[in-house]
Amino acid sequence: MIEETLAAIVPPDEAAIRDARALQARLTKPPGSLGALEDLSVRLAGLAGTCPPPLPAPAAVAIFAADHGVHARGVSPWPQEVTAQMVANFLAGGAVVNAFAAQTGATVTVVDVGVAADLPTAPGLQDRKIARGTADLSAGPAMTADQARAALEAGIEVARGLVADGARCLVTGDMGIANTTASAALIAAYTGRPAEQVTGLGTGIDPATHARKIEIVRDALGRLPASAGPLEILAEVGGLEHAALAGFILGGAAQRVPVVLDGVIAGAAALAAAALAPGVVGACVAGHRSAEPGHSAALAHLGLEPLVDLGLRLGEGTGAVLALPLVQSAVRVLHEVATFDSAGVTGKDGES
Ligand SMILES: O=C(O)c1ccc[n+]([C@@H]2O[C@H](COP(=O)([O-])O)[C@@H](O)[C@H]2O)c1
Ligand SMILES: Cc1cc2nc[nH]c2cc1C
Repeated sequence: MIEETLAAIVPPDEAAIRDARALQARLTKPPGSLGALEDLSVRLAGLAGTCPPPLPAPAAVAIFAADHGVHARGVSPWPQEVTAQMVANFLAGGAVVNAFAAQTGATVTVVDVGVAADLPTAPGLQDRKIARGTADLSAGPAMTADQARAALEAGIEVARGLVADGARCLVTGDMGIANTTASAALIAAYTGRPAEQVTGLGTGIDPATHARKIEIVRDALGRLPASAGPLEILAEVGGLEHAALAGFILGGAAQRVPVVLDGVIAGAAALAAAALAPGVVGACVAGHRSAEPGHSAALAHLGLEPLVDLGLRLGEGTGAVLALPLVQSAVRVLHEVATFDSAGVTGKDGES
């Protein structure tokens, strides 16, 4: 399933890109006046292979939840059980992501790929548990290669299922206490940046804990052979939700459906996805820039400019959901705005 998905990721359609650029130039606004939204509309036409591209609605948020063995090293101030407790909160509709999703009309699905605790079955929860959390990445491989592959496949299946159910835009979400440590390690490994540049404060840690977190990330990177391939990196220092998110992003791209990325966890997962299939970036929209330093490093490596920059560092998909109306508006322009010709508006050079 992974190979088939990677093979289905095609380069952007040049004819659709040309058509979208030409259409943007004929719409009743000064050319270029919609800034980054114009570029986004053109990119999404290239992804879909048609101009205008389909409206990216309805949108579906998938929150991949998992726990982390490295939590035992004291890298997060929060107890591990908060992962499972927040899953219950998402399912009850009480988290920030639920409020933001309600504002934009997006659905929320929670996927357990590696929560340590047993979770009761509930509507809106997909049980795809691969392990009860990862092993401690500071002591050895976080996952086996089989676990990483299984998580990738779970993410691909979630993307396929949501699109089969009608979603025309996928939105990444994550929940996993301690997952900013694994994110930092992945970002350092895929971008080549040093641990101290990409390791941040996560949910909020003191300077001594931050120093220890950097050391943990540095040591984990030191364990990685220079020859490590994309999947090996993911298994060694990643989380089950990172692997599933990478599959989810690849699954969206393979179906030519845009994937709006949230913060540092999604950024790390997108690096893994891009290492497996560079063309995946064509389907990725950076929803926002997280306050985590590693996120900016990931976005720079991917060549993506975030739509929203509000200093958020929550996760759950919140920053991506906030950006959703911008993505939808960018495409709606191509569907609904009149041309100078059709509206009888005089163009810049005096022609209508
Ligand atoms: O999305 C982000 O950029 C982001 C930045 C900091 C923290 N988080 C969230 O906080 C949790 C991980 O933080 P930590 O400090 O436990 O590693 C996890 O549930 C993430 O969703 C998310
Ligand atoms: C309360 C809480 C909510 C979260 N949502 C995403 N990560 C989180 C981490 C904590 C601690």
